[in-house]
Amino acid sequence: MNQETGDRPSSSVRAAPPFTILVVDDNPGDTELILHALEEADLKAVGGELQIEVRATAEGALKALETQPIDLILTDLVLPGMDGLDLVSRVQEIDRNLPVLLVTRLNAVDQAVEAMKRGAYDYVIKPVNADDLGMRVHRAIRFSEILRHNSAFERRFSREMQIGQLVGVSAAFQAIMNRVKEAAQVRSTVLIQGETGTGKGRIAKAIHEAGRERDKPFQVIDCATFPEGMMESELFGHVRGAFTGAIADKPGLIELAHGGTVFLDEIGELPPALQAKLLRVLEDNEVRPVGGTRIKRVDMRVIAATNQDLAEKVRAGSFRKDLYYRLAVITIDVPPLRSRVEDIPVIARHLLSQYGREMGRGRTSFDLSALAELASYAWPGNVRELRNVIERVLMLAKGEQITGETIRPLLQGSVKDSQTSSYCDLPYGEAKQRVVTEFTTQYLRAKLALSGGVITKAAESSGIPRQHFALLMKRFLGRADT
Ligand SMILES: Nc1ncnc2c1ncn2[C@@H]1O[C@H](COP(=O)(O)OP(=O)(O)OP(=O)(O)O)[C@@H](O)[C@H]1O
Repeated sequence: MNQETGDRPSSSVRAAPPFTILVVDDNPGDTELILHALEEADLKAVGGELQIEVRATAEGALKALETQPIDLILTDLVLPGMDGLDLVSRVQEIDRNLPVLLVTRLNAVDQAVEAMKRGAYDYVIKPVNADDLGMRVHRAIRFSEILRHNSAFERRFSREMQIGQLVGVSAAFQAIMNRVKEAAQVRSTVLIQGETGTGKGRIAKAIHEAGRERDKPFQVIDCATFPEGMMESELFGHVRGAFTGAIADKPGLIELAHGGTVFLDEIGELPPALQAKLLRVLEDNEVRPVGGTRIKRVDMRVIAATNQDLAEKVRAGSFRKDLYYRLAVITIDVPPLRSRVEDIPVIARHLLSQYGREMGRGRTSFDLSALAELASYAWPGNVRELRNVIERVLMLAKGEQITGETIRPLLQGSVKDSQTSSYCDLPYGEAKQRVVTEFTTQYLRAKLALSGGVITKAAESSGIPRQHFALLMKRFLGRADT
């Protein structure tokens, strides 16, 4: 018996457990009766070996759920600490396909019915009868199989998509995924364009990982961070004595990527002299280390990314036209998060579960107000900013449910500053117009995001006709009805 919680160690009825029933009861006499009834009941049809875990408290049961697979819960209603009713509600939040059966006395059937309203599957009357228990357990298992099958089916047909570490649901994200798959099939150069924090680096990695050269190196070169003097030697390598401090031959990052991928981040920052040298490398597949005479052959795919308008830089004469065309064989444009709002809840949930697990808070979730708050914000820093907010929220939030109120102060800074300064100088009519525009923009964003981008659903939940919603979208979000 576990002294702290009163929990008992697991009692294995048969070995090799593909099917586990968790019994939650703090009364040793009642527990014995249930275990006996389970042994007596003919449960062979559950599909193999049966294991029974026993916990004396609801809290102990929830812990067990975190650490091992459980297929069915059989719980008493009255427990020390959290009771059986609350356990049902918690289990529903964690896995609504996990069947819970209440064990109750005849005079507490009302409560068992209340538990069924909360999602419990069935109840068993004490003293437990083996045949009755066996029949109800069978029925619950069958039902849970149907539910699981159904949700696997739903998942397959849901619009949510994932590639590598990237998730999304919008048509724009679908288009990006298609481009990633196309680019992964070939070794052509790829140019990824988008605002900072939209996921360009992750997209580059996803292309590499989906390609045949996934086991070869993926070298990242950030063109914005190397001092100009060092950039050439970092890219192409140097020979001993090429400059002060060059005490030995050193291969460049391009050479180190041999066979794999070179990811040139912030390519718009590459100085003109190096643009010419990079072009030569791309055309001849050769590098000449700084100070060297020997040429080395390289075989790599180049993916470049920029948050600048490279075509505009070409027009302005600060980026070489020939290099631009050499890089832009396949182009991927990543729209900012504010123009694909339906991705916000999907990415937010994904990051919350990822960071939550890392911080031992895997059960934390957003309520509807939190998702609406996230979706109505404009995210100037895109997914990177969203990631930072979620990390901070996890540190601040006390309970397991994150509400809009917890999130709002983390977003307010930029919104509030711009509002106060901009309204004061305006005449009443213009100020009102601005508020209406801001409100409508945020409202439409939230509604679209919460409906997964399905306009009919968003319009319905807003109480306006679909056509009207589409018109507002066009006017305030600049988005066409897709
Ligand atoms: N669709 C997505 N799903 C999940 N996470 C995402 C998604 N898009 C971006 N991220 C996350 O956002 C963060 C920023 O992404 P990344 O560094 O790739 O952006 P970037 O566009 O390359 O930024 P920069 O222009 O500043 O280099 C990363 O933590 C990344 O994992």
